[in-house]
Amino acid sequence: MFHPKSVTLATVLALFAIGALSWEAHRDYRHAEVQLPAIARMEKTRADIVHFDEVLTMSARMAAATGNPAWEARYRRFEPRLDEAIKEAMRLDPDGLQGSAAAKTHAANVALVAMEHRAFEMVRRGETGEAQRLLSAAEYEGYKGIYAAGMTEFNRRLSQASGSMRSQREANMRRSAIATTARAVFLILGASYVFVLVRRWQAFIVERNRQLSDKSAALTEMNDQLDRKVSQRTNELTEAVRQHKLTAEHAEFLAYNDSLTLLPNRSMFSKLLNQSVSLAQREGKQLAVLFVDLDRFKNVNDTLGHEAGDLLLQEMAARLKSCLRATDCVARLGGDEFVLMAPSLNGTEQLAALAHKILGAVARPFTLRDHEFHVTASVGISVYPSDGDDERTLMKNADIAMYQAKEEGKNTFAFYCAELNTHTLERLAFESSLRRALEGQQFRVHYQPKVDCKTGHIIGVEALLRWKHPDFGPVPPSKFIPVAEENGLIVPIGRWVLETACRQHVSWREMGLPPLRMAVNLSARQFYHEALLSDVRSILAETGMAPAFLELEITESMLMRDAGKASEVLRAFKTLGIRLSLDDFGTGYSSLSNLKRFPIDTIKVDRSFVRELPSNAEDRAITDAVIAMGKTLNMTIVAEGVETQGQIEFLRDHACDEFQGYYFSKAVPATTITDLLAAQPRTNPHGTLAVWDVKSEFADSAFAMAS
Ligand SMILES: Nc1nc2c(ncn2[C@@H]2O[C@H](COP(=O)(O)O[C@H]3[C@@H](O)[C@H](n4cnc5c(=O)[nH]c(N)nc54)O[C@@H]3COP(=O)(O)O)[C@@H](O)[C@H]2O)c(=O)[nH]1
Repeated sequence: MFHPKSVTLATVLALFAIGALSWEAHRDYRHAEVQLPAIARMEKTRADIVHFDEVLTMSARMAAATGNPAWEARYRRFEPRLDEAIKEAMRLDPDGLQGSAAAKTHAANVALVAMEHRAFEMVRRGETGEAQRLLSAAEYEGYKGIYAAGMTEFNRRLSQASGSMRSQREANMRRSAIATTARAVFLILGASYVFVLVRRWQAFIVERNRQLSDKSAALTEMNDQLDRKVSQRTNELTEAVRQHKLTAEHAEFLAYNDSLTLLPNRSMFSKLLNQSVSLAQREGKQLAVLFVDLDRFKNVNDTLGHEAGDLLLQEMAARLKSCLRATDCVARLGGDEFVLMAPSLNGTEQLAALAHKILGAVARPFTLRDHEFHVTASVGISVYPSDGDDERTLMKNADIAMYQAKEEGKNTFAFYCAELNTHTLERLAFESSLRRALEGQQFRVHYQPKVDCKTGHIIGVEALLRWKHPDFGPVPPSKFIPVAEENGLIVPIGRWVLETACRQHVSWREMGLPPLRMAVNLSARQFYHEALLSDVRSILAETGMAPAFLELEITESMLMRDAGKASEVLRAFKTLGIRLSLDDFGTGYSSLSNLKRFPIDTIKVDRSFVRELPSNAEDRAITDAVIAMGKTLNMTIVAEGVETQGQIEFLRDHACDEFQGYYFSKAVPATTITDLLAAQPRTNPHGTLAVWDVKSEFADSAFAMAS
């Protein structure tokens, strides 16, 4: 309601007023205190005068009456006291003794004293009667009366003075009481105010301290945080510097060493070989280079995984090192290729002995995950100066010799000889152009239609890879697929085919064309590759291809290589909703029991059985049996390599489901399939062979295009 400052001001003013009042009243009280003895003295003086006067009068009269000198002595004792009392009274009221009344009183008193003195002399002379008469004479009484009247007046004045002084004192005392109360109020109020002030000051100090302590805590926390950040950052920087150093050291190490085996790498080996060639040149000595390639290492990698492959390589590196002398050197060039340099060996025999030692070391059993493996190597040897006088030539010729060793059946070694060169170089050139084909976009996928036996409609296609070499033109798959399979390139190539086929299928669907089954071939290497499933999954996800339209074609021989693993992979595909087709059926270990073991949807009768239909009785029987077997297991039967009307009729009569072959079309580019699908009647109510009806028109053109 009131502003705190107003309250404070009012309180201070009130305290000031009360203090002033209290101070004033206190002065009155002090004054009254001073008055009190004066009043007391006045009253005592009054009493003394009366009393001493009576004592003197009585002593004089008694002396006169008795003649006893004791009374005179008593008189003499009290006489000065009366004088003293009268002087005191005059001091207390000097005015009262001025004037004629005072003079008369004084004179009367002097006369009385004189008469009394005379009376004493008389007594001493024994004239007591004379003395009595003197003291009862009229003169004596007259003076007594004057003196008494004067004294009465004097008493009245003193009494008046003391009375007024007393009432003044009482007033002072009352004011003093007020002062005491005021002082009490002042003290209480003042104390309360001071208490309130002190409490407020305390609260202020506490609040200030709290804020300061909060600020201090916040500052401490900030300081701590800063300390922590600084220390963390310092650690990070120290770690970064350490890591940087390590990385730099590691990078330097990796620049010249192989990270897996820690052996020198290709560039380090080149340097060392260069130096050794120069030395051999100066000293007129020989120098051998041994190229070592593990046989079928890629199979280990693909079937057991890269981890196992890495362990194998590390073990092989250690074994190769153990074959060397102190002056020799071994390096890993990459993959499963190692190279050794032996400057200290002379002659073919010593080199052959080293090659044998290497082959023996590599061939020792290798145990991995409780399984024993046997790996072999092929070794190619070139010798300075006969097979080359520089590092590059020696390396190239050792490589060629190594290919020769492989050609000779692997697990062996071969010395370089110039005649080898042409053949091996061709093979190397072919391999390297195959490696470049994928990057160089030299591959295409063509599609061969599969036709429904009853309607003649195209109900599916098989994706077939085509390679057009920039210099040599089209290369048949039968030539490059086995090489790609051998060197492992089939894995990335096969992935590309699958992705291309899936994209094409989605594109046809987006054009509104009828859905086809898209068959894609898998090679053995691909099938057992650890990344196959994840590759298929991601390709389906990336392209948006519906798995139900994808059919993966595999061969019986592939399945029989590792039936357990194969069954696992096939079931995983089935879980994804992908169809599975068994290619080249009848050429391998075809049996009903095998067929039942695997979740196969389609079997393809190999074209070798179709070729001589219907004339060849054996092919007729086989084809009949294969179709019957497939039907028993509710599988779709596709006949491959259908080229003649006779084959069609035989197959249709034996309840084959689909045809694939040149009779209808070779594998053609996607655009041709687009045209064929667009021209194809959507329905065929009569169940006639619609495609044959138009066969001559489109099949010829398709054939022409494919050719
Ligand atoms: N792993 C992969 N293998 C593939 C891929 N692309 C092809 N191949 C395999 O290469 C082999 C040769 O194939 P290709 O030269 O394409 O021959 C196919 C057809 O053109 C041929 N064919 C079809 N109809 C007839 C016919 O009426 N007569 C006749 N003489 N030949 C015909 O058959 C091959 C298809 O055979 P198949 O795969 O067994 O169905 C071949 O083994 C291909 O599999 C690929 O991308 N990956």
